[in-house]
Amino acid sequence: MMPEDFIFRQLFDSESCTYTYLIADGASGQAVIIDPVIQKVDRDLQLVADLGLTLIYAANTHVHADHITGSGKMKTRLPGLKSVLSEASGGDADLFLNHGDVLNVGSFEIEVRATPGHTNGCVTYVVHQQRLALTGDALLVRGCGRTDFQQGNSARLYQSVHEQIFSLPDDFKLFPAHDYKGFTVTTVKEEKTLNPRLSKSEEEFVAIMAGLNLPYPKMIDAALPANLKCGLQNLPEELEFDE
Ligand SMILES: N[C@@H](CCC(=O)N[C@@H](CSS)C(=O)NCC(=O)O)C(=O)O
Repeated sequence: MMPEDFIFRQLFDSESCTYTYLIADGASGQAVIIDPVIQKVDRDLQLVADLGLTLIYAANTHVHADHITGSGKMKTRLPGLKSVLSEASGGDADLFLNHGDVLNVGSFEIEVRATPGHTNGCVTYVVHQQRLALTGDALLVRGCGRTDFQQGNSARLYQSVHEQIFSLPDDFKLFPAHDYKGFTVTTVKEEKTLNPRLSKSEEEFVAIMAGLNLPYPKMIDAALPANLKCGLQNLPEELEFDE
C-alpha cells in the first residue's frame, strides 16, 4: 500500500471527550470506524460518504462506561456493516476479537493486542504499516484509564501497557480514546518517559491509581447496559432511533 492510500481521521465528541477514529484504505475504499459515539453518527457517516468510503467494521476498544456507542445505529443505516468487540468484553457484536487477531481493511492490517486493566476486554489496535496504535482507555496522553470499576485492575493495566504498548518501537504514534486536557496524540517514547503514572514502578502505579478518587462517569448507568447490546437495546428514550 502506498502511504497516500492511508486515510486517518481523528474525530472528537466534546460531551464525553471521546476520540473516534476513521481508518481507511483509499485505494479499495474500505474503512473501519473505531469507538463511534451515538450522538455523532450523522457526522461520522457524512464523512464516510464525503470521502467515498465503504464502512465495513464499527469496532470498539472496549465496553465504554461514559458514552453510548454509535455502532448499533450505524449498523441500522449501513446494512452489511459489522460491529466488532473483543470476546473478553462480554458484550454483543457481529465479530469477536482475541489477542493476536488481525482485522483486514483493504490492503492494511490492524493487529489486535489485549490490554486489559481498565476493563477486562480492552484492546489496543496496532497499524504497523503506519507506525501507530489506538490505545483505547488503556493509555491516555500523560494518563491512563481508571481501574475502579468494570473489573478494573491496576496491576493488570500496568502490565498490559508495559508489555503490549511500551514494547512497540519508540517512534510509534499513540492515539487515545479520550482526552481531558487538549492533547491529541503522543508517542511510545514520550509516554515511557513522561507519563506521570506509567513511567513509575508497578507498585507506585498501583498506589497512584488507588488514590485517584474520581467521580463515576455521569452516563455510566445508561452506557453500560446499552453498550453490552452494541448500542441497539437498553437506550435512554432521548437516544432511541428507528431500526
Ligand atoms: N467526567 C467524565 C468521566 C471521566 C472518566 O472517568 N474517564 C475515564 C474514561 S471513560 S470510563 C477514565 O478512565 N479517566 C481516567 C482519568 O484519569 O481521568 C464523565 O462524567 O463522563
